[in-house]
Amino acid sequence: MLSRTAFQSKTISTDLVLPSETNPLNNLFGGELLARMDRAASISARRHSRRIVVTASVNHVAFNRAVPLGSVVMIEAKVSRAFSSSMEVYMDVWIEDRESGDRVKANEAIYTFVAVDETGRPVKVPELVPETELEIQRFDAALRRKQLSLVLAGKMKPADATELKALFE
Ligand SMILES: CC(=O)SCCNC(=O)CCNC(=O)[C@H](O)C(C)(C)COP(=O)(O)OP(=O)(O)OC[C@H]1O[C@@H](n2cnc3c(N)ncnc32)[C@H](O)[C@@H]1OP(=O)(O)O
Repeated sequence: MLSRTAFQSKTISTDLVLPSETNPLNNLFGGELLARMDRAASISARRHSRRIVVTASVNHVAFNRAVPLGSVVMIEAKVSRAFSSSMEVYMDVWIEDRESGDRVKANEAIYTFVAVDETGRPVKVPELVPETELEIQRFDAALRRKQLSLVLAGKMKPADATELKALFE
């Protein structure tokens, strides 16, 4: 089956933080960022698979830095690994300084999407070929994260999570 690089799925969403999207501290509301990341990541998964995609899991989100009102927020999403029908999408979130134009890393997130047909049944996706050192690191760790996500969702027995067990051996 066809393969695609991570770069081919690269999706950058750039948007402002408006007053209606903030919490009482005038920082971006967490749920708003989750929704923006879901949109960027779903486009990335769609670019990789060229299929309908659905969010299967939000695997990890780290709200390391508050995003103030008026900020320009950039979300960079790329597929980090493709399995049979599922794709892990890794996102880096940056805030852009108005005066200097410098970017500061605010958050990271990892979502899983599944490619489906018109009836919602999972379908196969192309392989993902990582190219850069960071893409290779993320690719290598993705199977471990998939197993952890499946164990937490009650879809895999801990005893079958070979990659997780290997961490402790
Ligand atoms: C863009 C949007 O926001 S869409 C709206 C939100 N999302 C939805 O409505 C999705 C609702 N859920 C579903 O439709 C189904 O549960 C699906 C399509 C995600 C999975 O369907 P299932 O019947 O469980 O299929 P199945 O067990 O074959 O799993 C399909 C793939 O999903 C993976 N998967 C399922 N659940 C998870 C999970 N919690 N974490 C990671 N991977 C998962 C499986 O490992 C499998 O991957 P693989 O084919 O690459 O090995």
